[in-house]
Amino acid sequence: MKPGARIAAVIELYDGWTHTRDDADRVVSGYFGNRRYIGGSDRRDIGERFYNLIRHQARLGWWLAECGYEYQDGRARAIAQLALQNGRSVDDISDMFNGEEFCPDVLHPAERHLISKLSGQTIDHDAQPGAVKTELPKWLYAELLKLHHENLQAEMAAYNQPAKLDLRVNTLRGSVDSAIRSLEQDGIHNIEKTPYAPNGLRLPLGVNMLVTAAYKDGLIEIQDEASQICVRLADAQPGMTVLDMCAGGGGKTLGMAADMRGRGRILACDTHGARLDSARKRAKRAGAGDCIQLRIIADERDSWLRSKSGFFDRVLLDVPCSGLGTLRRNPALRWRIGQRDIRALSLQQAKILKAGAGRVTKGGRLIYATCSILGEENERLIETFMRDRKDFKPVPINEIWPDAPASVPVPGGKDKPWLRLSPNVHGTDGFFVAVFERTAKGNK
Ligand SMILES: C[S@@+](CC[C@H](N)C(=O)[O-])C[C@H]1O[C@@H](n2cnc3c(N)ncnc32)[C@H](O)[C@@H]1O
Repeated sequence: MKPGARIAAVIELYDGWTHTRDDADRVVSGYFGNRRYIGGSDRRDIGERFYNLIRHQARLGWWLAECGYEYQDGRARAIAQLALQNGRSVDDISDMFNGEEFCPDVLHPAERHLISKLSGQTIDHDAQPGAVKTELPKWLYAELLKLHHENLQAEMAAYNQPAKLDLRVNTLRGSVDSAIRSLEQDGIHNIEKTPYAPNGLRLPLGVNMLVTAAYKDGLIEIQDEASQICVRLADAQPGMTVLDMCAGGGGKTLGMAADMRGRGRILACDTHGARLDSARKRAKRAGAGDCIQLRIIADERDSWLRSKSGFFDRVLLDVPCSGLGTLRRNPALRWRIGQRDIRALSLQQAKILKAGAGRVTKGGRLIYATCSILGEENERLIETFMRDRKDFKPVPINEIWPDAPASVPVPGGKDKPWLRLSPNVHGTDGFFVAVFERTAKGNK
């Protein structure tokens, strides 16, 4: 594709995304799905530019307003991005905006004027307000500022970088070294071991794992290191009876099955049947099918769940959440989620926490986890739980795993019995885990 045609595709994608409530990923896959003729390198470049428009949404908008430019559509933003980020001149940009077939229309005088105002500038500017600098909507900026204070900019800068690809080696199928050898045989190099998760590998961006022998043979699973750490903290052991109450596609179920060496029983539930179908296929590929039982539940008040009161050695609650910890992969999320959504989620999380707690046996453990970075979905819920449930005691993270990474420092988070991970401090997705042990039977 000509460079101009790629930019036209980026503009079309961006405008398509802003006019729907759809996920950015879905917009991209729909776009390329209808245009199979677009080749791999064109797709990569278009996708990268589109996601960068989203990653730089606030700062590009600020620059357009600053230049008194009234349009904030995909075309204006693509022009601003070319000038500010790629250092392109008016002549470079008019070579792409040439009105030829598949390319954007010729630049009009106001656009030429905009480019000349932007030339020599960078996307960052001291005068930008904090919410713009950190690429956050105002409400979210205010929430996160309360948590991170002067560290917020560094935290968000890390969230605004694309993530590398993390893999978990499935020890039911082989070792970390055998996985590395297999990936290398498939032409994948520059494989790093993850710093914290013992069976984790980290790969450069843009590798297609799905075609590798290691993936097809169930030797590796795609899983961010934060989720692998969560599984490590669940500390599921051979012979245990485990409830994975929000199992979804089974990412953590499979990790626990490997830790249990396939011995014992994991009941993996979810309200979403299609996700459990995918968990079933993954469990088969991973050789973990025998110890995993899948079950669709109506919700956390499901009668089958209720009948399992005080039954499990481990109850993992990887609850539905805002997902804001995954901003590196889903940069658009911050513009699509609002305070009302967070309130509804935290009510649901509290209900799931209560229901899950009732399923833990005396001496067993409850693991609460989210890939959210908000206090409302994490610390605030856990503090209420600790106040209300004297039949549970928090388990310090280092007691379970002496080599566990230190929590990202948040005010009041010091010496608290939970782990907060972040891309800035740990190089993982943003993640929260708290672990409790049941000390008394109770009847809740
Ligand atoms: C964060 S995702 C789980 C991801 C999964 N544990 C993994 O590692 O791949 C949360 C899951 O909770 C499920 N869910 C939503 N409401 C639920 C409820 N009331 N009880 C159980 N699961 C629920 C959602 O369908 C979703 O699959």
